[in-house]
Amino acid sequence: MTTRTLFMLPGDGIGPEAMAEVSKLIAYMNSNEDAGFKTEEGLVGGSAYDAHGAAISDEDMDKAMAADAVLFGAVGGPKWDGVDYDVRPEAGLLRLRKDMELFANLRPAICYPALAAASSLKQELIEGLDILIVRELTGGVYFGEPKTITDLGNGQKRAVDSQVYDTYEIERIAGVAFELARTRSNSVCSMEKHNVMKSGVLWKEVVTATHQAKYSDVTLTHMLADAGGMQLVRQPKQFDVIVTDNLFGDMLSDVAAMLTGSLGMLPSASLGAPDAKTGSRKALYEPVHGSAPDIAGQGIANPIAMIASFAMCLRYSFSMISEADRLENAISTVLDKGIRTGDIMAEGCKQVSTSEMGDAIVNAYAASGQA
Ligand SMILES: NC(=O)C1=CN([C@@H]2O[C@H](COP(=O)(O)OP(=O)(O)OC[C@H]3O[C@@H](n4cnc5c(N)ncnc54)[C@H](O)[C@@H]3O)[C@@H](O)[C@H]2O)C=CC1
Ligand SMILES: CC(C)CC(=O)C(=O)O
Ligand SMILES: [Mg+2]
Repeated sequence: MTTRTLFMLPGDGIGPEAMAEVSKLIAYMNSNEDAGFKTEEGLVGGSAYDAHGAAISDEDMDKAMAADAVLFGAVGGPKWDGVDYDVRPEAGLLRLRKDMELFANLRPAICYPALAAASSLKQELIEGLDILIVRELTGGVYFGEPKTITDLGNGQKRAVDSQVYDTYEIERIAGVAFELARTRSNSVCSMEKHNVMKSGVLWKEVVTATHQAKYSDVTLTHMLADAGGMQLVRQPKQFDVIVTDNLFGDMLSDVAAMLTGSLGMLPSASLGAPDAKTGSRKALYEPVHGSAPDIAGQGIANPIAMIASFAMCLRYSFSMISEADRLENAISTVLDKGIRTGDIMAEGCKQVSTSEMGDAIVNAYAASGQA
């Protein structure tokens, strides 16, 4: 039997609550489908800081590097607001992304038919929505140096964050976006701000050159990122694949999440480059949402973003395509039955807890295997 190693980092707030629902699926697949998942759990974020004063330990970092895939919940919360910047909970996630070289973050925003009325936009604008945001994840202003706060000595301080991109970083993320577009509707919109940022000038230049050199069969358009945000809520279905930098991708994907009804619906996959010999790639799967301190500990969080992230793991790390399809269909089936967590609740539906939503999805997944 194949052994598939999964390193699980539930993190803080609603992270562990959502991850518990993925554990149920893993247990089901191991017992009933010989999936062979071998799991190990580690600490990240505030929980790691509390245990050993760092947002992730070197030991857990090594385990993440060695695993076939990492499943990540969420980090952060007001409890750690006062800790040093370098060891704040979010630093654990940034270290994982950087050290594992997870440069490509895929954030699909799909409107499930049953949720068309849950969006803050008019139903006709989002019905059938299926867009993919490809966010550059290891460069840009989250990592660029210098990154400082300096005391100017006159009662003023100066904060500096640096947006830095090299040609190769833009080339490789553009390549990922064009390749994925070929498997979808064959269209890429690149977003930056070349009107005010040098990094935007280079971004546009390199994306255009990559397109001309290798992907001229794909339709390429460019949009300033602020206008892109406006177009995402004006007419989201105009987009197929959006490729953008780390900061704009972070913001635009939260916007896209609300198109689908809730931040609790949006999964993501963070991928490294395929190994030249084996073709395997480092990967981490995480929901787009954070630790949601406002609802943590109440058993009401929506686990779908985390479960759908696991579906992406089945697809991208283990080529378990039929299982991934079945899991995504199971989510759809449960929503069609009117089962809802509070964030996506609608009239005539049944409101359930995090755990009940997880159970319903496991049951729908199991039923699809017996059909
Ligand atoms: N990947 C990660 O670990 C991320 C961590 N964060 C951290 O999370 C903490 C909270 O940040 P916020 O800005 O409040 O963003 P957030 O994404 O945690 O929450 C924003 C809003 O969405 C709701 N929400 C999020 N996920 C939900 C779910 N699964 N089900 C139902 N409702 C959900 C929350 O209740 C809240 O009202 C901060 O410390 C932040 O740095 C933020 C984003 C990503
Ligand atoms: C480091 C993260 C907390 C930044 C973020 O919001 C995200 O990646 O979605
Ligand atoms: Mg974010």
